[in-house]
Amino acid sequence: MATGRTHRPATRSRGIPEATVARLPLYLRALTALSERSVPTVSSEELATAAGVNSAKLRKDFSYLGSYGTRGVGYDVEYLVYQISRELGLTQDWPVVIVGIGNLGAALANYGGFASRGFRVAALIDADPAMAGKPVAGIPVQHTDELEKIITDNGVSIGVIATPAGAAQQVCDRLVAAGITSILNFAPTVLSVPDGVDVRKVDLSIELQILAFHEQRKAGEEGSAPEEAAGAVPPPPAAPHRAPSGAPGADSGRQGPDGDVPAVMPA
Ligand SMILES: NC(=O)c1ccc[n+]([C@@H]2O[C@H](COP(=O)([O-])OP(=O)(O)OC[C@H]3O[C@@H](n4cnc5c(N)ncnc54)[C@H](O)[C@@H]3O)[C@@H](O)[C@H]2O)c1
Repeated sequence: MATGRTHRPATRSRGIPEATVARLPLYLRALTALSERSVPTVSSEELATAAGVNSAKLRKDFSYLGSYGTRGVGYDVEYLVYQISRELGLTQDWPVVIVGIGNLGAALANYGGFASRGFRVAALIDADPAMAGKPVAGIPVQHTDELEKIITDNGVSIGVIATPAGAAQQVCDRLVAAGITSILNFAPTVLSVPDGVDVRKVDLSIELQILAFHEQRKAGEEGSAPEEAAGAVPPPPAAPHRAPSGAPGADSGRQGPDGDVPAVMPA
C-alpha cells in the first residue's frame, strides 16, 4: 500500500502559499478570542501581535484572501473569522477517527477543542479486544476489525494515529485503503503514503529537543567570557540533538514572532 511519500506543492491550487495556510489557524485563534469578547474590528498591528506574526506578513497573507481591511478602521473581526474558516474548510463538519485509544488517544478524545473547531470525533478505534465497547469521552471504543466499515459508514476522511510506532504504518495503510486522505500522526515514525494523502506529524519531544538546543545555547552565552560574547563563534551543538530537516525550527533555528513554524510538521 505504501507507494511513496506525499509531495506537497509550496503553493496550493488556489494560489495561497503553504506558509500562509500554516498561519491562518494562528489568525483564526486570535480572531476567535476577539470575537468572544465582542470586539468588532481590529487593526493589522493588533491582530499581528495577538497572533504572534509580523504585521506586514499578516497584510500580505490577508491579501491572498482578498481581505484588505478599511484604512483607519481595520478588519471586521466576524467577517475575517468567516473568511478564514471558509478558506480552511472549517465551515463544514469534519468527522475524525482516532486509532489507538491509550493515554494519548483518550486525551485527544476528551479534548473539547476539536468539536468547537468543527472536528467531530466520529469513532474511537483500538486493537485491544478488552477495550471494545468501553466508553471514552462518552464514545464506545470499537475494535480495529471494524475500521473499514466505520470509515465508510461515517464518511470519514481524516484519521488520527495514536498507536505505538510499530503499529502506525499498518494502521495508516488500512486507513488509506478505507478512504482516509488526511492523517494526523502522533506516533514517532515516518509514514509512507500514496500521492493524494496528506500527513501531518506532531512530535512534542522534537519541540522539547529544539528548546533544549536553545537552552544549551543560552547557557553557553551566559557562561562565556566577555570577549567570546563580543564576537567569538560558539562551538556547534551536538549533532544528535539537531532537529531533522523540515522539523519545526530546523531551518530558522527558533520559533520567531512570525509564526512561520507550525506546531505540527509535514510528515
Ligand atoms: N506526538 C507526541 O507528541 C506524542 C506524545 C505522547 C505520545 N506519543 C505517541 O503516541 C502513541 C501512543 O502513546 P500512548 O502513551 O497513548 O500509548 P498507549 O500504550 O497508552 O496506547 C496505545 C494504544 O494503541 C493501541 N494499539 C496498539 N496497536 C494498535 C493497532 N494496530 N491498531 C489500533 N490500536 C492499536 C493499544 O491497544 C493502546 O490502547 C505512541 O506512539 C507514543 O510514542 C506521541
